Amino acid sequence: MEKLSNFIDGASVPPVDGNYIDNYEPATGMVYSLIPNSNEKDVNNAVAAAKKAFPVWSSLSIEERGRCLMRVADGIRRRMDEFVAAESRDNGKPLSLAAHVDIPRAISNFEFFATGIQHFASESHYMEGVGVNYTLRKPIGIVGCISPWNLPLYLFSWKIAPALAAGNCVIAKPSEVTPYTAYLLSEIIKESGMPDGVLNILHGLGGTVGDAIVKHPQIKAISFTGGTSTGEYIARTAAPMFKKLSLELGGKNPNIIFADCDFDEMLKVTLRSSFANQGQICLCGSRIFIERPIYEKFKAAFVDKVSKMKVSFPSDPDARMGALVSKPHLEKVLSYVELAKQEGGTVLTGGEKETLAAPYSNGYYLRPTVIEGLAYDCRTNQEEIFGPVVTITPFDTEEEVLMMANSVKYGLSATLWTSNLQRAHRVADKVDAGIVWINEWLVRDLRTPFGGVKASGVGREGGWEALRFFTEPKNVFIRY
Ligand SMILES: NC(=O)C1=CN([C@@H]2O[C@H](COP(=O)(O)OP(=O)(O)OC[C@H]3O[C@@H](n4cnc5c(N)ncnc54)[C@H](O)[C@@H]3O)[C@@H](O)[C@H]2O)C=CC1
Ligand SMILES: O=C(O)/C=C/C=C(\O)C(=O)O
Repeated sequence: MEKLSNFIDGASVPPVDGNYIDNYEPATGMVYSLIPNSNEKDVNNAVAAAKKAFPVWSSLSIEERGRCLMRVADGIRRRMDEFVAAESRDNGKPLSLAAHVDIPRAISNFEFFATGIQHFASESHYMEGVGVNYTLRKPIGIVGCISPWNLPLYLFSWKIAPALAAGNCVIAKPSEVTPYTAYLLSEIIKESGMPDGVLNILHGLGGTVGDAIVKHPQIKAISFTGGTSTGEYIARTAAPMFKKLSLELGGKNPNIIFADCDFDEMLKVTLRSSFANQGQICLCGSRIFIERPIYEKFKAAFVDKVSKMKVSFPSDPDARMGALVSKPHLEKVLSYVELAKQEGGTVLTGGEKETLAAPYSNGYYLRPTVIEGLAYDCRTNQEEIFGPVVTITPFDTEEEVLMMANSVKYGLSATLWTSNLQRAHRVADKVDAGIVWINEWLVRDLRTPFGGVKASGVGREGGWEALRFFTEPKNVFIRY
């Protein structure tokens, strides 16, 4: 069986202690490769390599660093089909999604920050008759990037590209559930001519190698995307060490539909915002609130379309949904369907596993699920499920829907559907969210601040926000 390697100091290396863990293919439920079960010894080696590389990488010009990242983007593009197949196999997502979303976005992340760094300017503040302050923005040194399994290379590159562009050396850990495209990336990095030790990729469990990255005293900043409880743990561990932290955590996002919306467009996009990537995107709108005059119309049309969505193996070109990422995750999502029933909800469609023919009969497939009849404050409507499960709830007034939308501990994104411009602005202003889409969902502009409020995270990614996070400002004053 194939054994993946770590990538340290420009070389593919086995884990120091020689231990491996299984990597499952969600479409079949079979183990198909082994990944290093790395620990703090591997982290120490990676940090030593990064320390050696930092003076080299940070003293390159921004043009040279940018060219290197462009070569990484080109390298992924040249092996597009291989990356697409690997992402789909590792995660269970439809091949078409990996081909149209995940891998193109990973390429864009490298290209965006390769060029973005050339336009990144620092501030100066003039004091009339006194002098001037100017701010240097220096790379931090060695930083840690820890990413989740739902959008594997997309989110891995979303962190490492700005960290590298800003001149840092990186210790990066992809999710142990979806390690493969980060492993392929190490081959591209080698070919790109990036100096050895600048980017080090370690595989393994969050509680061991992830924890060792968070605790390592020479890793000065941590950029993390994943579950809120993991984020909480990382914050508790890293804060007393005065590390810079960027935490992009969970969501329980409201999708608020007013009666005056463009119904057909809303319905089409709501299918996507509910079930794209099997509902495993932190931005999915899992709580759908519908203004009462169109509640029954929406319910009939939505349930009809959802019940016809094809759940199939990832390489089926007609698959609208693939497999969930893992057996424990499938079980977690199913347990929420049971909870919803206990809480008085009615499953309108879905709620059960989809069993496919061999060789996919042990894959982790779940029918897209729509539930109604739940109180806005029950656990099903308050906790992140992170799967293809949405609830629908009617509302009568703007105040009522805002109260329900803002009742959760999360505040990542919100989607609003209305043709009333004033209302759109008013609700966007009042909803607890770091990102609001009006009459759309998941339109991404990589320059914009990305992140959430409340338990959805700390800090923002994207554009200048990411470059500010990955640099340390130093203000210098000169007297006239
Ligand atoms: N972007 C998001 O909003 C995501 C949310 N989730 C939520 O979190 C739940 C749990 O999913 P998991 O895969 O367990 O997410 P997780 O938060 O455990 O994993 C995310 C990353 O953090 C690492 N990690 C885990 N524990 C760590 C630790 N103590 N120190 C350092 N790194 C650590 C993991 O290895 C992985 O690379 C999901 O069911 C979902 O609700 C999961 C993934 C992404
Ligand atoms: O940057 C994006 O476009 C999407 C990010 C999504 C996540 O961070 C997530 O699902 O965890």
